[in-house]
Amino acid sequence: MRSWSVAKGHGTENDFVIIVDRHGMLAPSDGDVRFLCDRRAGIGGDGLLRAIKAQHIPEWDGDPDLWFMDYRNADGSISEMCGNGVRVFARFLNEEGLANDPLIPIGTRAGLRTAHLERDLIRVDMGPVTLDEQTTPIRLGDREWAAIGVDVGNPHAVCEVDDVDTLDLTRAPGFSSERFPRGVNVEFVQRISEHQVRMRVFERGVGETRSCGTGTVAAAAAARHWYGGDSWQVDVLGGQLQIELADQAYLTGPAVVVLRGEVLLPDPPGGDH
Ligand SMILES: N[C@@H](CCC[C@H](N)C(=O)O)C(=O)O
Repeated sequence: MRSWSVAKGHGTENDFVIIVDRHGMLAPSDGDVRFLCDRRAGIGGDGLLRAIKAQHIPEWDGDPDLWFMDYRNADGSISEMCGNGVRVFARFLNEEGLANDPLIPIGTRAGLRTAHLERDLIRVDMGPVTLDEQTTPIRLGDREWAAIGVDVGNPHAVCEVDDVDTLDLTRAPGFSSERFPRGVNVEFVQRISEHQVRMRVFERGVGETRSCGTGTVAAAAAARHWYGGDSWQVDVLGGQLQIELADQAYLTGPAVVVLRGEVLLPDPPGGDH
């Protein structure tokens, strides 16, 4: 058995297990991630946030002293970026005394992100957003939409729908693997007032989640394309997020840490322990 210090937090009920691995010694396997994120056998979460010093990430070419958010989906797969995760990560670093300034620069596989702590809310510079107007089919059962592809550092396909409540997201939406060879997060967006939409999401590597920060940015970019407007409130199952689209995207929302403790990880199969 291995004993690791862990925390758990969430941002609009998109929840994460958090570990600190300053020197990159823990190297969680896909099985470790699946165990930690398992809601029955483990702790439970939509993903794992590993806090590691950026100098231990070979592909990082920025400031080596930054904290790097090594993000893994609940199935163990890597993602470039997580918008709710990065706020929870910033909250955790601040509460642990690992970052003391209200402006926290964070390395991610999508590039540098800066979290601004504003009391209960955290605002994050989400970097550039690229929208591909060439539509792509998304299928769910016998329904099909012409979705817009949006890159927020990670890939998204955004569908415009009449009523998000009618969707059955217990199964994965079908998408073009040619267009999205690394998989895709799929957002379903319903406009409810001039600058407000509702959104449900099926996340790559997880399934339906109660919120997706990068997904809300993708939804806002699609809403600007369809209806005009740079500022959007996106209502998700787990709360509300505010998006501003300017030179880059800004995501504002809550983030809380709800648990700190120790977890006993099962030994990996077949090795010397
Ligand atoms: N929930 C996240 C996104 C997490 C990664 C995503 N599932 C992917 O594989 O790209 C968010 O808040 O952005």
